[in-house]
Amino acid sequence: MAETSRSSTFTIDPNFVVGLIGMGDMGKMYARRLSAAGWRIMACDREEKYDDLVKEFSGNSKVQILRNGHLVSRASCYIIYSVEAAAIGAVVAQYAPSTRLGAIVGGQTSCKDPEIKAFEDHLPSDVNIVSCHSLHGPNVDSRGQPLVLIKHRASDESFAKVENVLRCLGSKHVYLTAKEHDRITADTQAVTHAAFLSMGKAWHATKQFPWEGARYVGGIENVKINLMLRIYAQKWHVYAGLAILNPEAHKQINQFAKSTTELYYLMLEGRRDELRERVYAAKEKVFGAEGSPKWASKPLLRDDVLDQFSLGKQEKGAAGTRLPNNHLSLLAMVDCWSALGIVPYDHMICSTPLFRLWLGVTEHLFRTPGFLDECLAVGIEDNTFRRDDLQFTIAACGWAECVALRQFETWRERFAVTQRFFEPRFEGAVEIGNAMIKAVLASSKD
Ligand SMILES: NC(=O)C1=CN([C@@H]2O[C@H](COP(=O)(O)OP(=O)(O)OC[C@H]3O[C@@H](n4cnc5c(N)ncnc54)[C@H](OP(=O)(O)O)[C@@H]3O)[C@@H](O)[C@H]2O)C=CC1
Ligand SMILES: O=C(O)C(=O)Cc1ccc(O)cc1
Repeated sequence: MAETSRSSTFTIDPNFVVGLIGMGDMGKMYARRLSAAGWRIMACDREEKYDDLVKEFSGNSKVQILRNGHLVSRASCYIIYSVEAAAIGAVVAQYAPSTRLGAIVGGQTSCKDPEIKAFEDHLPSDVNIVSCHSLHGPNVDSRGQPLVLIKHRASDESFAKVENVLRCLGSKHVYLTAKEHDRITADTQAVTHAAFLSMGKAWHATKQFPWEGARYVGGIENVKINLMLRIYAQKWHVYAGLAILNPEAHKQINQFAKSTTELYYLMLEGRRDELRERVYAAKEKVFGAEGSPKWASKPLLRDDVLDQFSLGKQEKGAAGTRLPNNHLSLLAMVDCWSALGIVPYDHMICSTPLFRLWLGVTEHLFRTPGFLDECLAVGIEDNTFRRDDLQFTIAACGWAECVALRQFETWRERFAVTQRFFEPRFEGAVEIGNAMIKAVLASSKD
């Protein structure tokens, strides 16, 4: 099990300059938070963004914008690359020779395999390598969230300097190797995103805004809808990068598609007993046997908290309650974890808010008395969700194939076309999604 630390004390060294290469969402977030704590920052993005960035940070005396990564690398004691994962090789190759003698270099990309390879290939041997990964988006409060630290090639002194700089984020430090990081985030991030990306595709294919009808009502549906919109409102490269470039993620995403397809066949063909046997076996493997569960005594999520975050007008189903759903996506997730021997609770140490919500709703389905049986019955007897489930299955297989073939361009197109479909609804939806995450994080601290 990885070690963690939550110390929040740090000392500002006025001569220690932190460099940021890539001033997109995450780079800016780091620039703001680190400079607010008192660190001197030198930062750049592509040269054409220089004037805009200078304007944007003109009121912040701690942040100096430079024209390119050579200038940042020459002047900084600790340089963080915060660029697209697919670009890390080329960007590091470009600026690495300008790295200050004895400096520390790290990256913020979501997948460490290509990042570490780029550092090893291009950085001078006197340079220390300490990478990091904030396991949350740029608009989430960093306090209490996991921050992975990877001491890849560094003295204890250099590693301590990095910890001292990043402590101002107030995150929980998690110490991993690059390989451990990629394995865990393949489970917590890549496959979780595959599920939400597939939901979006299915709703797009069936031309529905799910919050407008009476079919997707209630806490679990709110999580599906809000998180799906949250993902499609982001930049495509973040999700493509962590799925395609993470060598550990391909197996998981492929298994998720396989689990979805096989469960869908069982439902379609009315094979009630096989479906029940398979899902209950997966339940036991993932959540433990009756009487010795792996979940905590207190559920991860409270359904009533989630009920408040509906994008629609909370129309009820015909019976005045939520419409029973077979929740194929959640059953497939547990089947996938089971097939791969994954116990999701083991990964909480490296979890994003999105993963905790996803695991929370999954746990809710499997631990609420009668709920799982209701899903299985709906899966066999009820055609209401058949079309949506067909499209969900097709989508899950489509994403898996795209990832397996490392098709960045196809991935981008698949994402962009569905992003355009939902775009008119992003305004407002993202705020509701943020509020939901905040409320859930707050309620889980109680
Ligand atoms: N967004 C998120 O929730 C999280 C993202 N991450 C990771 O952090 C990294 C950055 O993500 P994010 O900030 O969201 O992405 P952004 O696209 O917002 O930022 C990346 C920035 O790097 C710039 N860039 C590309 N090449 C260069 C270069 N040669 N010199 C200087 N700047 C360059 C990009 O410019 P251009 O757009 O013109 O290419 C862009 O402005 C990614 O690897 C991502 O996986 C990690 C945690 C969370
Ligand atoms: O919570 C999630 O999974 C997100 O979607 C935000 C995110 C995206 C990329 C990362 O590397 C870390 C966090």
